[in-house]
Amino acid sequence: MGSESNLIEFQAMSLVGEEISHMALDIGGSLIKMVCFLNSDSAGDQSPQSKDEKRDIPNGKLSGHFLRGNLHLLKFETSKISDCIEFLSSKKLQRCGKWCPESRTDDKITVKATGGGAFKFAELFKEKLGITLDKADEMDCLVSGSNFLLKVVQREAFTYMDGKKEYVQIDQKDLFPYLLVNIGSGVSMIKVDGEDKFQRVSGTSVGGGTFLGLGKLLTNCKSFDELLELSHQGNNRVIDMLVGDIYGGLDYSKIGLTSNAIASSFGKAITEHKELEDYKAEDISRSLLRMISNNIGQIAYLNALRFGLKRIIFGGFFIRGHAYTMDTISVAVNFWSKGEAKAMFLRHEGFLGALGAFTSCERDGLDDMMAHELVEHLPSGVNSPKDGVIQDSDPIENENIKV
Ligand SMILES: Nc1ncnc2c1ncn2[C@@H]1O[C@H](COP(=O)(O)OP(=O)(O)O)[C@@H](O)[C@H]1O
Ligand SMILES: CC(C)(COP(=O)(O)O)[C@@H](O)C(=O)NCCC(=O)O
Repeated sequence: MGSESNLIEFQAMSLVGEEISHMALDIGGSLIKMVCFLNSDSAGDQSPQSKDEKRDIPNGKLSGHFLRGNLHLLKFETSKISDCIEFLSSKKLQRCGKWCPESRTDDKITVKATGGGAFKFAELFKEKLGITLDKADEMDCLVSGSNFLLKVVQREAFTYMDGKKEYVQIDQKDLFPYLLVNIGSGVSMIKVDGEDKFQRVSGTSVGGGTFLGLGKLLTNCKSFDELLELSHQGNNRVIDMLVGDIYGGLDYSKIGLTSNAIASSFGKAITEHKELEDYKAEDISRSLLRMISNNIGQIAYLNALRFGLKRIIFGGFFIRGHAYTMDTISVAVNFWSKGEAKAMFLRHEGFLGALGAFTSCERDGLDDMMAHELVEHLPSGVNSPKDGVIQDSDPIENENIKV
């Protein structure tokens, strides 16, 4: 099964010069995600194994070409697609985006790509790099990427609540059905019933792009990371109207709302005594993050209820392993489902589509590179506590979140 390893989101340029032997792209509304296999032979690896070396793999099936190297997960901002083009032009991409010992530089290069950008930027990749984007459906790739990770990476899915992160070992026989909620620029909610059996059952346009877009408009933030960092120090009670603000400090216990539950997100800003500049950016960012996370958690729960699903798995780069975001979503799901449904998160949250596209390249012999062989090269998530979950200093536990 999959080994534990470390996701290191590489600074793309640090890989300049090495040879990409295989890659796939997910070009979304906000971010370009790239999964690329760098053939270590090109990095001067003198080990005796020949490139053609075949390698027995446990099920006795011979793999195609044995790829020796590292699997890299990279991301670029879609608005800065030139960085991605520049990175690729600095690489020697083998024919068909795959490792071909006999390929020549003028060979036609085809790269599997998913996401809306595979359509929008097809001409640009052709013109600038001579690369033909072989389009793969976005939902297909999200689901196959999620199933791939849940199947082969031992510590992929985890729960996160009240500051506690717990990995979940999912029995393969018990994996389906689940609700996959991908929080990207927008949000897709997909009922997954099997390897190739799924239905997009809902979505919402109030997603990661909403947080970033409104956040930029309402604060001076220039980036997602800045906005997220700010939310850390913020206090949403300055802006959110709590039940107690309406009920004179009392609970509304008849309907199960305590006085510090949120009654109305941004409700305090209705006062005419204050302007935007009278509010701190960190408080705005925190209220925004909570409002959007709550909202998504609640819609996800309602769709899980609709189909009797107990497992809700959240992906997409909006989450970024951020404690406050995950806790808010988990509390929302837990509260509305009365503990029946469980929110789970993924370490490789933002790369579902790109990994789905990468592993779909049958023509590159990848179907011979069985999942567990591929996963030996797969870095693990940045979201393990030591690596990158932003520990939330906010006293979440002493504030009931209205969900
Ligand atoms: N470095 C970043 N730059 C921009 N947005 C980011 C970044 N990191 C996380 N995000 C958040 O993730 C969202 C994009 O998530 P992603 O899963 O890549 O969706 P998409 O496929 O629409 O790009 C953004 O809208 C934003 O909320
Ligand atoms: C259109 C999209 C699938 C594109 O995916 P993304 O680039 O946002 O990851 C997604 O933005 C979405 O599902 N938006 C919500 C549309 C709706 O209201 O269902």
